[in-house]
Amino acid sequence: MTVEELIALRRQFHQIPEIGFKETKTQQLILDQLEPLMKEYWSIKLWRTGVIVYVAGSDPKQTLAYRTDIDGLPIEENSGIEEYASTHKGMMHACGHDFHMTIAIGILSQYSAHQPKDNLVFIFQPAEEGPGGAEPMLAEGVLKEWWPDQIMALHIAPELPVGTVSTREGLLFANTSELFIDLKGKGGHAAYPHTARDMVVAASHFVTQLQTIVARNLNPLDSGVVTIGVIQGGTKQNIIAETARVEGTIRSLSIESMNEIKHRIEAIAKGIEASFECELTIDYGSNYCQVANHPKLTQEYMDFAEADSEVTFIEAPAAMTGEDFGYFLEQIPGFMFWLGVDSPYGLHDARLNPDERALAQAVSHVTSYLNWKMKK
Ligand SMILES: CC(=O)N[C@@H](CCC[C@H](N)C(=O)O)C(=O)O
Repeated sequence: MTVEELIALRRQFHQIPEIGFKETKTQQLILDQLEPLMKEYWSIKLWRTGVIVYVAGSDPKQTLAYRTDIDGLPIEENSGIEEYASTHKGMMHACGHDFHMTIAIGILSQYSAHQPKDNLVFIFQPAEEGPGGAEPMLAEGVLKEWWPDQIMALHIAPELPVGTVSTREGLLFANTSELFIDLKGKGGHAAYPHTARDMVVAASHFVTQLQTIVARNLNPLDSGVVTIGVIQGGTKQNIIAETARVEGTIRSLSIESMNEIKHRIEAIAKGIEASFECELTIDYGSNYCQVANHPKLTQEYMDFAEADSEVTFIEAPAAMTGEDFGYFLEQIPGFMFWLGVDSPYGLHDARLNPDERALAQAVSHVTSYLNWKMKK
């Protein structure tokens, strides 16, 4: 595919963001793109809203996989780009999955023109932002007949310049858990607080107390995050709220600290129940295991990237982002790397505007890596 075709395709994906397991138009667009590339050595399988492409090698000794996520986020786009902004109100590709998919199709187009020596598997995975597609996909045995020996994935990095790739051995992304808490008290007239149990006040104390967990309970040499992204409660300014809801996410560098954070959240919730005479119900939603890069394969990739004159390699620090690609890495050796896309606005920001020059650069870099792996 030419640079112009890659950019046009990314813009098409960008216009139709869909949230987890609702990616029906996205799935159709992927299939429409694959159709003219199809060869007799290709097979395609659907799984829910995902797509898996198997490219049989001419003289296979191994099976190499590349995974891309396909879902968007519930964010109202504010990028200021009129030409190809999201046409789905309240939804946006604000985490680069439009880039990830386009790059996957760009790489596949290379193996439509030439049959690879080894087998390749391309996984277009739904619901990365939640509730998680990787874990059920693996549990349902979707990859069983095409089981890879190695897997890779990339993620756009707005803070890195185009032409930069970055990763590290071992832990790249954190363990994550969603957090949903419902508070139930007693509503009433604003003028009679003594007759009610105010859940706006209870939720405010709860959110404030959560801030002590990382500061006071985790070992300072360890690290964690408790972020509350949503707080809702009440119906009118002069009515005491009977219920409230708090939504957030927890991040940790180990399972032990994840358990410790959850234990502290539960203890604080009990304290709020006692002090505000209310009920708190905790739901941890979906949990993702850490993204742990395979030491030997990552080192091999980093050596390759350092020698590739088309990119600049930078060693990455571990990040508190989460990714259900970690579930693939639990079962298949491999790695994830960051791809520089140079945007002043970060991931999950309504103004995210990645530099499209990164598309062709990534297609070329990953294809060179796969070809190099197949020659070894
Ligand atoms: C790369 C990235 O931004 N990933 C998301 C993953 C979401 C995990 C889960 N739904 C949660 O909110 O805990 C991230 O927020 O890091």
